[in-house]
Amino acid sequence: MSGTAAIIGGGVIGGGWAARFALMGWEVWVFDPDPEAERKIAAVMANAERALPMLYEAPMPPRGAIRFVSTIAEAVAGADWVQESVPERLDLKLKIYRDIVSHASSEAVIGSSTSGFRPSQLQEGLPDASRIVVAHPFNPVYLLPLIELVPGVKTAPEAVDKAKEILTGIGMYPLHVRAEIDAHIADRFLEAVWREALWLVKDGIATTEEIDNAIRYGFGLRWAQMGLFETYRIAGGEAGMRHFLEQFGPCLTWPWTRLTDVPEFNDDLVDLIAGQSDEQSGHRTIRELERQRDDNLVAILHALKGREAAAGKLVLDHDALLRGPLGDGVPLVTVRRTVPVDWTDVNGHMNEGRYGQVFSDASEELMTHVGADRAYIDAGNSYFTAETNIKYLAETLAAEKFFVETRVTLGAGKKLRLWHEMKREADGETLATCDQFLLHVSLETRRSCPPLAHVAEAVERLAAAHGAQS
Ligand SMILES: NC(=O)C1=CN([C@@H]2O[C@H](COP(=O)(O)OP(=O)(O)OC[C@H]3O[C@@H](n4cnc5c(N)ncnc54)[C@H](O)[C@@H]3O)[C@@H](O)[C@H]2O)C=CC1
Ligand SMILES: C[N+](C)(C)CC(=O)CC(=O)[O-]
Repeated sequence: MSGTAAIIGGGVIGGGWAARFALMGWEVWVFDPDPEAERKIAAVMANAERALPMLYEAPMPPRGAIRFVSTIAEAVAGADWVQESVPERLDLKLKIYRDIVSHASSEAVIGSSTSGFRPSQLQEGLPDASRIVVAHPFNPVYLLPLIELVPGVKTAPEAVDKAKEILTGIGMYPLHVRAEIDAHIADRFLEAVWREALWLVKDGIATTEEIDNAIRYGFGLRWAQMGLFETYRIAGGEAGMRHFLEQFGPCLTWPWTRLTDVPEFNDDLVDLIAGQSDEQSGHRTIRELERQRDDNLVAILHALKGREAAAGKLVLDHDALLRGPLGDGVPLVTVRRTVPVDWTDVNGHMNEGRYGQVFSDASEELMTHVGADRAYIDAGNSYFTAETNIKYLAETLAAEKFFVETRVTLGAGKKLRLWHEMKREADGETLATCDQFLLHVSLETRRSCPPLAHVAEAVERLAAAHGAQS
């Protein structure tokens, strides 16, 4: 499903929204009075265009255009989704909503990126507030799937349903926050951790870098895959959460944290934190840091995807949505994807081991196409690869788009031979070829045997069609 999105405020977050919508095939209209907005969004888009397609094995939809207009009325006209991401000031947001509501379609979902305001605060005094929800994203919006979806008292239930459908359609995970509170759910945590970190720096206990290390070498890794409660359940040993609570519950009354205490926010604190942060990371531009962050997030999400865990499962499901059935062309296009960053090696190009994976993915697609699909395998039949001969013809780099054309060069009885050509999307140059010989096997005896009739017929049909045209 695609449509038209209006982005009101195209800064860090609005830019991320614009990139996600456009890369998922939506037409995007942006309103931002900042004369630099177009340049800044182009920079965010360049990073997003590199990172997001690396998550998926299926091809992304054709990219939608991002256009800039000079009024809110022009931006929201005909939009299916309006996303407000202006600075976190209630007076400004309220003024913007009056303008949005009077020009947007009564069918459009109107989402706010606000980190802290409640949706009912944004709905104050509007003639029709029934389409307004908080849709609070996480930076970078084009990679992180979580959206805190918070309806206000005046939000129509249909608007929430439509919001969920659209957000899921662009690869996000809408977490329906059932009760509206300041700062929703996730920002409550972030504020608590942030406050504690500010104290630790202010009190001279730790530097900004030491605090970052305390997170990234330890509990930050745990949180990405199991969150808080499952992690602590395990920490209770075999007795689980009950023992964990009994052991650590008393600590809640000890003076371990200063969580509810707020450090005085003044120039000294800003100088201290910003100075240490400059020392830690000031030698790198924000765009460089963004690319490093994005590459790491892609690698983490890929690892979780391989394990069908946490946010990786979501990427896997979205992949299935993006992937359509194979056409009947000759040759068959069995793979169309982008080289993920974690596939490259010390030479800065795709590692030779990954070519094996590409051609294995191609043959799995072909197997599904001829009816040797998951159900066929679960019933005890499959193909095993007996031999491959891969030729590496040109370098393949991270973020490059490529596709694989597959021909059946032999399909007789238990023998199946495939010829794969991996080609660069940009110019059609052949990057690698693979001659692959497979044998049909019984998964019970682990020995070769003829395929079931429908698979044998499909393979023979393809062999005849491909042979006739090769
Ligand atoms: N930066 C972050 O980490 C996150 C921010 N948010 C929320 O997103 C919203 C935007 O924050 P950022 O993108 O960080 O701020 P930002 O300062 O990067 O961007 C705000 C943009 O709004 C534009 N703007 C100002 N007045 C405007 C108007 N009248 N009409 C249209 N555009 C206008 C500015 O020119 C600027 O480009 C806030 O509500 C914030 O709480 C949500 C999640 C994370
Ligand atoms: C600092 N912040 C409150 C603006 C953070 C967020 O809203 C979410 C995020 O991306 O961390």
